[in-house]
Amino acid sequence: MAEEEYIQQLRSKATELFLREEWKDSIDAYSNLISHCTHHQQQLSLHHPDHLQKLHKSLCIALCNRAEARSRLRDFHCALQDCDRALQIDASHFKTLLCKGKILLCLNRYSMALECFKAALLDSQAAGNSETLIGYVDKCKKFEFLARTGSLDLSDWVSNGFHGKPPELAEYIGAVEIRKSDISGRGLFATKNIDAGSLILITRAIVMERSILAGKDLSEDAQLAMWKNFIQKVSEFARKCYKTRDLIGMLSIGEDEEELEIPDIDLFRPENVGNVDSCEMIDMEKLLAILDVNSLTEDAVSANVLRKNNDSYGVGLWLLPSFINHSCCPNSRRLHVGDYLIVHASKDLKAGEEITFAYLDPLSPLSKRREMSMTWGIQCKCKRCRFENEVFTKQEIKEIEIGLERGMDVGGVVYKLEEHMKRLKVRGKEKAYLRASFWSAYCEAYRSDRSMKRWGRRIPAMDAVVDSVVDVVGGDHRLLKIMVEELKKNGGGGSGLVGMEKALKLARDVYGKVVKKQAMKTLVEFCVGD
Ligand SMILES: C[S@@+](CC[C@H](N)C(=O)[O-])C[C@H]1O[C@@H](n2cnc3c(N)ncnc32)[C@H](O)[C@@H]1O
Repeated sequence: MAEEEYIQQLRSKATELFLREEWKDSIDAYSNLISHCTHHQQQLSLHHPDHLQKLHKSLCIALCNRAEARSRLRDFHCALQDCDRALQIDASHFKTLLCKGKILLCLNRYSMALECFKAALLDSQAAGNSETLIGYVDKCKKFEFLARTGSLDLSDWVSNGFHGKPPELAEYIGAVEIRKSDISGRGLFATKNIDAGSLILITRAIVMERSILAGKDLSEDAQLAMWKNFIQKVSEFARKCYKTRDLIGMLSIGEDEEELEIPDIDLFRPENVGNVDSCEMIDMEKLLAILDVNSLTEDAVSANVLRKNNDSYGVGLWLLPSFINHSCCPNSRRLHVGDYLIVHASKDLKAGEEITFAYLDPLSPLSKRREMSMTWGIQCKCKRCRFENEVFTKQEIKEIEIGLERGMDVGGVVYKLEEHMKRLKVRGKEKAYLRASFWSAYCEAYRSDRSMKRWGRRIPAMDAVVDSVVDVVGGDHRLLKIMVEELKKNGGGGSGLVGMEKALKLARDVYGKVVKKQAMKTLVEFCVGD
């Protein structure tokens, strides 16, 4: 009986810590209780069936509570093991089914989570919790559908002015695979034709860290603190979750990419449980290199952040998007919604085509792009960079760049560039490359009444330039912004309607087909006011 009293003491201590939400200490206390219960269970003979039953009940509750505490600390793997042990004792234990369902939901394993919630609904305790349980069942069904079909609709949230917390999303992997890339190492490729605006991926960050912006920029100290926390969180999560650790370990450190293994896309699906026997840790040096190469910040040029007050700034690690290479003629963009990253095609993609992002501003000249690519440790050799490399040695183009730097009249710069292109017989896509590179001059000229008065008749119309630049960089919010500003300047009217349709099509390339037409209009307003 002394043992039973001792077990009772352990139980009280563990419960107290659990109720105080001191997760780490409660895990230790429950571990102590569980090992005593297990040991005592072996000593109790069948002659004490009542005691044995009581002990089983205690063990089941202890395992369930330890699972809950572990899941609060994101140790999902061990938490699931606890749930399974508890369910072996009592297959219909209500609290354990609820806990397991919530963990599976966090791991985006929607169908398995649904099974748990459905089983919990059959228990007598469900009566007092039916609203919560039905909520979970509906959520699982909704997420399972989204993960299968990719039919994402953020219209309500957008139309309501992004009120409240961002909507929770499900993970989705579209028609893509990882293959050897001609750009560098591995890349993400379309396996089917994908229309501009269509969804490619929705992934939740492994870890995301945000910092509140005091002014427009983040101070160096705040940035440092944010990165420090971010690294610590990733390292902790990788230590706890073997699947995540294995997947992070497959990411590039930016060197010897040609030697890297090409992982199967299925490894990244939430249902994949990974290699349970994996015990290989990632050393800190490698982890830092991986984070350096693959972390993404919300303020990148090819990213849109959907939030009302942009008063914070975040950095995160998303696994599959880490296989997307850079191009100065990108064909995809990313949208940040909470901790989720939504990747969509910003141009029509053909089956077999590599999916690319712009790591750096594609609406900038070659010299700037080269400078920025140094920070990424890449040397871009895309068609556009190769062409511009040749043309920028030509004196006339050099003079334009210098003129622009020295504050020459922007309308004059555009006129000169267009004239040089005529003379040098630069046409089609190549003309569009240069227009994209000198976009800042075009944009400023179109916005300035003075410039347009002087040069308006001698430079190409804004519509034509925007069309050709879109052809190079895909949907870009700055192109959308100037297009809508022009529409507003000219008032509505007949051609205004055609213009608005065109702007909405471009908005789809910029934001993806994530909202209905009415909500897209809100997004367009949001872009113009930004
Ligand atoms: C986020 S990873 C992209 C996937 C990577 N290629 C892989 O095999 O895992 C970024 C790294 O890819 C390489 N990379 C991406 N875009 C590139 C480009 N346009 N030119 C050269 N290297 C590039 C660089 O090594 C960069 O550090």
